Amino acid sequence: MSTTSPKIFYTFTDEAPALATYSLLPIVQAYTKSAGVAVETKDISLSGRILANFSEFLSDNQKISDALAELGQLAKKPEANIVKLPNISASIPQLKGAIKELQEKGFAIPDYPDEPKSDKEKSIKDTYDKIKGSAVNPVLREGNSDRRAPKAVKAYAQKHPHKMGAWSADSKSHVDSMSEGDFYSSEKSLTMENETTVDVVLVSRGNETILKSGLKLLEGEVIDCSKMSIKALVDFLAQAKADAKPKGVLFSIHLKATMMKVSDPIIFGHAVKVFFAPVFEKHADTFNALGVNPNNGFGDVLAKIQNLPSEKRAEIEKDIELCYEQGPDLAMVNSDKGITNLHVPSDVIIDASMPAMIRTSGQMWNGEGNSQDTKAIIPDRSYAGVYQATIDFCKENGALDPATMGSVPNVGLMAQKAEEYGSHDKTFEIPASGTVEVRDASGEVLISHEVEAGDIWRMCQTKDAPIKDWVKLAVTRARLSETPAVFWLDENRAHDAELIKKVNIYLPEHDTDGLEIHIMSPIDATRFSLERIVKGQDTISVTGNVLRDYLTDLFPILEVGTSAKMLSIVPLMNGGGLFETGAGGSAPKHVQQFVSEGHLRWDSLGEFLALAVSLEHLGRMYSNEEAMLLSKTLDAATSVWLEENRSPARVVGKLDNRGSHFYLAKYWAEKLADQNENALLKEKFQAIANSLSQNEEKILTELNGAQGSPQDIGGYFKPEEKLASKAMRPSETFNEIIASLV
Ligand SMILES: NC(=O)C1=CN([C@@H]2O[C@H](COP(=O)(O)OP(=O)(O)OC[C@H]3O[C@@H](n4cnc5c(N)ncnc54)[C@H](OP(=O)(O)O)[C@@H]3O)[C@@H](O)[C@H]2O)C=CC1
Ligand SMILES: O=C(O)CCC(=O)C(=O)O
Ligand SMILES: [Mg+2]
Repeated sequence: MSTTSPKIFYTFTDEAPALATYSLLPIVQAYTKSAGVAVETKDISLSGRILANFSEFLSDNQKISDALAELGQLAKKPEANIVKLPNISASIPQLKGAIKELQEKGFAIPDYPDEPKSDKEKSIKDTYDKIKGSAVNPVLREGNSDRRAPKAVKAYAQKHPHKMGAWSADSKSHVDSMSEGDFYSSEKSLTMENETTVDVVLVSRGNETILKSGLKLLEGEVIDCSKMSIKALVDFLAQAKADAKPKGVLFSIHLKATMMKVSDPIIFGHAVKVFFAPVFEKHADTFNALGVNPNNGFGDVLAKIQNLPSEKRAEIEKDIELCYEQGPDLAMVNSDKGITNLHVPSDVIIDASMPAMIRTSGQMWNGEGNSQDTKAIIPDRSYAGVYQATIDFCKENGALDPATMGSVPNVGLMAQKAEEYGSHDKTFEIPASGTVEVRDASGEVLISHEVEAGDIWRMCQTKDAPIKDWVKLAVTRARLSETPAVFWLDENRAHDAELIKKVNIYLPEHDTDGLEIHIMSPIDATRFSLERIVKGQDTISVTGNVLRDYLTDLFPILEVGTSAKMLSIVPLMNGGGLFETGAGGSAPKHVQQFVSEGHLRWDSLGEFLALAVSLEHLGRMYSNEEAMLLSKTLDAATSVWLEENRSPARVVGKLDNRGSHFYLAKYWAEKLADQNENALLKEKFQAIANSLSQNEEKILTELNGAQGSPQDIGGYFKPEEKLASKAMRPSETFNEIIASLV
């Protein structure tokens, strides 16, 4: 039993989950207080992280502490108990949007220097670059991941299946990937025999440039290095564009520019340049003078040409129009507003976008607002085959049926910045042709690649202890759920081949008697899992970090309609618990809807599930019976909530996020009133349950009555607490009942 006081840290993040927090957290805090459990917020929002990192630019009353760093430290301690909501992993346009809003609010933080000129600007850019992209998750994820649909969620989805677009064999939708020159074809990997320190050096025409120096590697650590040939990429993109037009399919690029924050924006930028090639060629000088950066999306071009004299602007706009006319149709993010797939690198993120496409018969939206077959461009082949295999399966067998299909839970390797999460500071856009060498302390070259100017070279690292822990977690999950487990590892990929060696060493350290455990390539594993899924059978996917990300959106979206309904546990390697809410992101579209019509369709089911496991973890750790009881009753309440279909509706005028929280509070109070383990809590919550029940109609009228008109929350990246709280807690009756608990 721990001696520290029981506390749950609840992260305050961004966009829809942050809005939902204004409504849900006061309820949660009031309920848990009864059990002596404090729930404290930690601001890890994009705006919070910016302010924490630029303290020296702020007045004393504007300064805030670095909550992410604090939580990162905590995650390494046994007492860690963190409920983590999705946060923005910011692309440059998102980062700049947040900076602008904060500046307008009177925070004198610096602009993002696109092309830093002085040392001071370089240091500002470095700090911002640490805030951008996946800057939160790798810090908190000091453990591997266990994501699955809880039984109640799966049962509900089978009883009330969501809509699934039909598939036919003549669908023209497909995945298009490079056939050479990608990361997949160039990967080299090694396991360190001893602890060592390496440098990454570019040797070019006799000159040496240190790209990274003094990188410490542990014994048993796996490194992998690969490059993307830009020449091959550009040829491929041009070919894909030429192929899409006669096939009549949408041109759509699917990347992870947020998580792969160095490599993927560059790849995205090439796609922008290839699609709008005539414009970039003809107006190269103007774009240079304007400082256009295609890596930030075509939106950057459109924004920057606004500053041109009207005649020049009109000429460029005409050339852009011509590109649209002559090129293939582009997949749209918002056809009403003319926002295309190429506008912003973070609008289409592969983990969410590919499953959404597969759920919709392989189609995406075109410029007319109609759905159309799509060429999904995923340049690198490392994982693209998983989507093609799924599409092939749907073409052969028709759409999957959520009413009968099985499940694919995931055990994912991600602890201690494993794999791609550790690549950010070791990914480079190569400035000159030559050789990139990884040299150990003795100067021996461990890995080398021939490169050309513009190529992307990257190195990932994976420590041994997380791999061991991952194998153990896979066996534990297979045993507990009596489900076959498949390691999705491709023996033909250098990195995976190293991992297979380790899996073969670590698996025998566990009791695997009677368990069905396989190692298969991602494509074979997809097929294997899908063949089982249609028979209603479950198969655990045991994967690396990227597939963890992809599969925990893919299967949940197909199985239960959204990854928001996933239980997402990270057993921290030092004994603590990180409980993530759902497996999706922060749903920017939901905020737009809330601000324009006062309806928030964010589903907080992920938060309910995470909170229940967090309370259970705390209860066990501190032998706190009340916390255990709160956990048990919250789970029971969540089941009723699902059964009674209290998820937020998608459309204005019907139950939204706030109303859905009312029902959770009601059912939770009823379950606490029903139990006989703790008389004090029983009595306390009997009164609450009665008040909530008697006032149900009044509260719902107050909550739903607040819908239908635009909402002012005083900001996007940093809403004003008072306004946001007022908007998210519009029922005085409900607020008073909750306040009576505190
Ligand atoms: N763990 C994390 O912190 C993660 C963060 N992100 C970040 O989130 C942002 C948005 O990413 P994006 O790729 O658009 O993915 P999102 O998961 O935010 O959104 C995709 C769609 O999924 C549905 N959805 C997701 N969560 C919920 C929920 N709780 N309730 C109801 N519907 C939900 C919504 O569909 P509909 O609109 O049809 O209702 C939404 O538009 C980015 O900044 C990204 O970096 C992304 C993934 C994970
Ligand atoms: O870390 C990120 O940026 C995204 C994480 C994500 O999408 C996930 O964990 O599913
Ligand atoms: Mg994801």
